[in-house]
Amino acid sequence: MALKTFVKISGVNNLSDARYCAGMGVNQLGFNIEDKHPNYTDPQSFKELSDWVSGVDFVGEFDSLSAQGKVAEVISQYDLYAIQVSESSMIDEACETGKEVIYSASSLADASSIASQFGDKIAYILLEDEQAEPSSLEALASETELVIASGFSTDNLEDVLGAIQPKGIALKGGDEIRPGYKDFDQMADILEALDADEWV
Ligand SMILES: O=C(O)c1ccccc1NCC(=O)[C@H](O)[C@H](O)COP(=O)(O)O
Repeated sequence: MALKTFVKISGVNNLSDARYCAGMGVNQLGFNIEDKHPNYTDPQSFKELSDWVSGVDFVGEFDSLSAQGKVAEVISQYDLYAIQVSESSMIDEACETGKEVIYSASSLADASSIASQFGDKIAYILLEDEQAEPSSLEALASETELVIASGFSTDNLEDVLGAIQPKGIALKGGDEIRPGYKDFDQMADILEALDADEWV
């Protein structure tokens, strides 16, 4: 199945959801790899899950500074395609691993600042900012690789993608369903709405 845009999903913590997402044509699956995080995926669980899923790239996620100074050591236990950080002070360390680096921003201001400082080093900026105006997102997307994690639903997805022209969208899965997405079915509804065969 082909999706109409690039899709990254975080927090998938069981095999059936991971296989469903891969089968739907999701591009990247993210796992939190900070050992104190409530949604932590340990190396053994990651291996068991990733061995059974194909056609998707795996992202190791750091939501805090807890792994600063030991990013290379932590990721050596995982077979990852990319690393996601949400602290600007970890970008250089993450880039030194040679993996693709994603920056997760929680405000438009932060995303714009990272785009101007690190735009050429990172694969994309993932932005979750419910307050951001579509025109501002469109401007940012025109100058950097932007993946939006808010501001869309099954009802407006096609219009939002057309107006902002982002690289793609990000969704939360598993136990981490984001506000407004109460269960897995709602994430699945977005994926089904992105089925390229259904778009005219
Ligand atoms: O990481 C993702 O793939 C993702 C998917 C969908 C929505 C948000 C996503 N990441 C960003 C976040 O999880 C939060 O913005 C981040 O943890 C910061 O949260 P807070 O400190 O509460 O602002």
